[in-house]
Amino acid sequence: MVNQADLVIICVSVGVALGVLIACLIYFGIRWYKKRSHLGRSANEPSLTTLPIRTNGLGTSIDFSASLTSSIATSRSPNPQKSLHSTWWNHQNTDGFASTSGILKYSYKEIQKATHDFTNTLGQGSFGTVYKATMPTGEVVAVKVLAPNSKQGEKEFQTEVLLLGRLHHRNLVNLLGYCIDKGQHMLVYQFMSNGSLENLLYDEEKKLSWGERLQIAVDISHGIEYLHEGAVPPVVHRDLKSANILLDQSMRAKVSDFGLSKEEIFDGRNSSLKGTYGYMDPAYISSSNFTMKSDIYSFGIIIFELITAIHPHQNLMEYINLAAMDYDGVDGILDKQLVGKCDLEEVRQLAKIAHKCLHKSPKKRPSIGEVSQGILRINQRRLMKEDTMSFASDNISRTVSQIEDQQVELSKITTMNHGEMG
Ligand SMILES: Nc1ncnc2c1ncn2[C@@H]1O[C@H](COP(=O)(O)OP(=O)(O)OP(=O)(O)O)[C@@H](O)[C@H]1O
Repeated sequence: MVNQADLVIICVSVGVALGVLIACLIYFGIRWYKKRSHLGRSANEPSLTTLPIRTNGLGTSIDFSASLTSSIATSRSPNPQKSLHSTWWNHQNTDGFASTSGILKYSYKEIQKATHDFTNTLGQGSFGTVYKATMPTGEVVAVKVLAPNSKQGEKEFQTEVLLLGRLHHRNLVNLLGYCIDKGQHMLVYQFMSNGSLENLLYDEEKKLSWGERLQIAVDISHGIEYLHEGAVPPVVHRDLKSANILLDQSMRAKVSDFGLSKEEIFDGRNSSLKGTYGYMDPAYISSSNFTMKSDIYSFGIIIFELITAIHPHQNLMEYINLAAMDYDGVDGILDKQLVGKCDLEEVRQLAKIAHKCLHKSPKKRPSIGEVSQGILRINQRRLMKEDTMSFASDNISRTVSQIEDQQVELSKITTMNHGEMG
């Protein structure tokens, strides 16, 4: 016979055993769930082929495995309506990875219509002709059509689409879309209504103020900084020049033409040089080794173009060397348009930074981060000075108008007194 005490013990033991069993089940259940969800997450986490890109400080990761061909394949929808504006962003490829470049794919017909049958030409580059286009949404864009006879066209096109798809910054001319149709390859970019820095600097009718030039230098430095220090892996431009700096409607500068593999230049000694004479790093010419510091050299030349408005093809380097002899040597080569309209101390400080960029030894040139900090400081001091001056002039004009008001009041009183007395 089981007595009551034993029954209690048995019940308690069974209860404890059940409790332990349930606890174990819950514990292993949670572990199993966590493991499963971790595995699921790992499958969606960036793989080795995924390149994380830092965009304006916001971390985002881009699936580099979405190659040009696979992306095009995934953007082909069975629904023709959909495929007209299929984006890499919205589509999932067969492996279940969402591509994040957000570039639109256009048909030949769409581009043909938007460019009014390729009639509105903006210019001609080594890559092909650039047309102005208006999209059905009303957005104005620039369409670069790959020249069919270009030797490196296909390669440049593929390089640029792949590269630009993952590079976005407010100081880069962003790629909005592309077209591979009817044997044509085209790139659709943001439209830059104020054209190139080269045109602005060397067109007699256009005038760039010192403030605008400083801001342009800041903008360019930020664009390069993103390429060199923000993009992963880093991007070396290889052809920085004033023709590749474009300006939007608010005169903000953006770097263009990065990622293009240019035609090689033959200079009699070296048959594998890429870039543009006048901007090309001499260390690169002698070693064929192009580094980020070669971009810094080209940027140094662009800064001197901003200061002097002398084109590198017009012996700019000789003027720079002459100016380097004295601290205030740059005063003598300052653009005529700026004489008396800018603070010479700011010009000298900017020239000092540019001189460092042109150092013979690439290693001794500053990094783009250092350059951009330096230019930013000059610009900030200028803006602060401008603010103080406009505050002071506001105060002066307020005081003057107060005095004027008081004079009017006084004269009224005087007239009234005269009237009363008369
Ligand atoms: N996004 C754009 N918005 C407005 N105009 C543009 C745009 N892109 C290019 N252009 C204009 O089209 C012309 C050709 O540009 P492109 O970039 O093809 O060649 P480039 O930079 O002048 O020369 P190269 O290709 O030899 O470096 C330039 O005059 C430029 O001002």
